[in-house]
Amino acid sequence: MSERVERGRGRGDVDDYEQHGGFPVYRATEDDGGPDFGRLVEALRTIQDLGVSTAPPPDVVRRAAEQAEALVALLEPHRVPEGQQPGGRSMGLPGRGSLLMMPWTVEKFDATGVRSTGVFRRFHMGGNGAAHGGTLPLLFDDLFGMITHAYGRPISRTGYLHVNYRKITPIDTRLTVEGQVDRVDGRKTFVSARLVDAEGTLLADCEALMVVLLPGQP
Ligand SMILES: CCCCCCCCCCCC(=O)SCCNC(=O)CCNC(=O)[C@H](O)C(C)(C)COP(=O)(O)OP(=O)(O)OC[C@H]1O[C@@H](n2cnc3c(N)ncnc32)[C@H](O)[C@@H]1OP(=O)(O)O
Repeated sequence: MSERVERGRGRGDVDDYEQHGGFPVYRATEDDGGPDFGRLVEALRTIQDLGVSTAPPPDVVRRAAEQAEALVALLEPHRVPEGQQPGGRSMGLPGRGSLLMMPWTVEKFDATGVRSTGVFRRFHMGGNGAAHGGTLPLLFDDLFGMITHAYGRPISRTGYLHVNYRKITPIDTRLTVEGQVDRVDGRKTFVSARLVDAEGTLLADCEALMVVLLPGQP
């Protein structure tokens, strides 16, 4: 998958596909962070897990802080403007190599819908082994961005997003989320999705309105 997805282009009433409001033009890439970028992102995610699941003695905390500060100093001189960093644009990596997005793997991406699988990790936990309730809207919102993109709609922003929490969503358990465009009405794209476990049990479902941006709209 690279650059804009061709499938479904021009669907709905909005014909000017190249008009993406005031959004910068992003170019997705497979691996422009180089061969070790995926390793770095995975190690950083594991550090996030360990940061919320360990209770080290003070001398280990001090050494960990020193090593974390050394890593910050290593990376700090390499900041770039939005759209130039491999994080979030590396389509070949879980969560596109973003530390914010769920580190899930896209299995299906076309005009009929998008499906993704993965686990909520320890750092996504809310309490008692369940994913934090705020992480589900993030999962769905990012999926809806991909769904509207795969459908061929210009970049849109979420007008509303409604989550129904049907059952506890466990961490460290492989889950699947899948959704599609249900209806298009001018600038409005109505989308919905479902989160299920390996047995197909419905954990949560979601519906949302994505609104195509007007020229120059942020
Ligand atoms: C390769 C990887 C790709 C990956 C691609 C990833 C892409 C990034 C996707 C990120 C998605 C996000 O998280 S975006 C971040 C979260 N969302 C936001 O921050 C949006 C903040 N809100 C806004 O900017 C604005 O409210 C907009 C753009 C949503 C709409 O404002 P507007 O442009 O003035 O338009 P407006 O006239 O109000 O609305 C247009 C139509 O939508 C309806 N409408 C608007 N909001 C609502 C609402 N909450 N509930 C019902 N209906 C609504 C209006 O009634 C109207 O219908 P009618 O009268 O025409 O019938």
